[in-house]
Amino acid sequence: MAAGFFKAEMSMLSSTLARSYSIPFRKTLMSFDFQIAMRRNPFIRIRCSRVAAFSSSPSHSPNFPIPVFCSSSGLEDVFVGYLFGKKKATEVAHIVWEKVIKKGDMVIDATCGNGNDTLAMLKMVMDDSGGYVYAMDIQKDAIESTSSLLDQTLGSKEKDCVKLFNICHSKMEEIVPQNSRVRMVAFNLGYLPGGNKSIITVSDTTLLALKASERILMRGGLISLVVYIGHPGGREELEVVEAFGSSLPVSDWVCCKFQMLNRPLAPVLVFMFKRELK
Ligand SMILES: C[S@@+](CC[C@H](N)C(=O)[O-])C[C@H]1O[C@@H](n2cnc3c(N)ncnc32)[C@H](O)[C@@H]1O
Repeated sequence: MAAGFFKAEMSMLSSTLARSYSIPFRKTLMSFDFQIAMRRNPFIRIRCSRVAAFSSSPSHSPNFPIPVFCSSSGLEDVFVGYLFGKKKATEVAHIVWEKVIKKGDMVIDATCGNGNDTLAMLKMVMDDSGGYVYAMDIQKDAIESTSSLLDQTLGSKEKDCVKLFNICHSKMEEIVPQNSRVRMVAFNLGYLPGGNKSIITVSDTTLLALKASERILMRGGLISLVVYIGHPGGREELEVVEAFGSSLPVSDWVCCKFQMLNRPLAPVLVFMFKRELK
């Protein structure tokens, strides 16, 4: 099964996708690579490159390999939009977060930058009983930018639900209260858009931050990464992220990545989900 191409399943996927987007079955537009990292068994890989070439006959099966993507219209729309180049990696990340985060949760934005992700997370966690976002960035400018976005968008009570820290994400355990139940740690790696491009995330501290995330994440929680590979060091950072995800035991973690095949510099999405206890 490892590294096998699921041709039958992919033909179903292609026909489903093509119908949703009114694209002829034989003209699917994008190359796409979906991998689930397994500990011993290298990779189960579903590779979808001109998937419609496999088959043009629409069919459905109850054994469709990725049922979650077909069960909810929001997730399906964004995911399928991503496949056809209409949605960004960050939009996919946000909709996946929505599936994991519950009201009242505590989550961590490990790279708050201009605050867009922080704000998205806050909307997902906040209700009358609380909900907190611990957001951090190594740049003071980024903390100020996030703070200013929150000021423009939120009331003071809502803003109290965001804790901002000007620290390196490798030190996240120093700021999150002990025994917190952290539902998600999200990374949007690289440099601050519109800011100093020489201040970027680097492999060493990203790895330390991933290890810290692994320690503090609750079961049923998610480590989410958007990894940019177009700048120097970006590809090496992706390799570190992939090696970390591949090393997590399959009994406790589900780790996967989404990567465009024919856009080699497009951001790569990585999700590491910590399984609930059975
Ligand atoms: C792509 S931006 C984040 C974008 C942000 N999430 C948003 O919604 O606007 C990456 C951010 O990571 C920050 N960063 C770089 N190294 C870091 C580190 N070691 N710890 C925390 N943040 C870091 C950069 O300063 C930059 O603001």
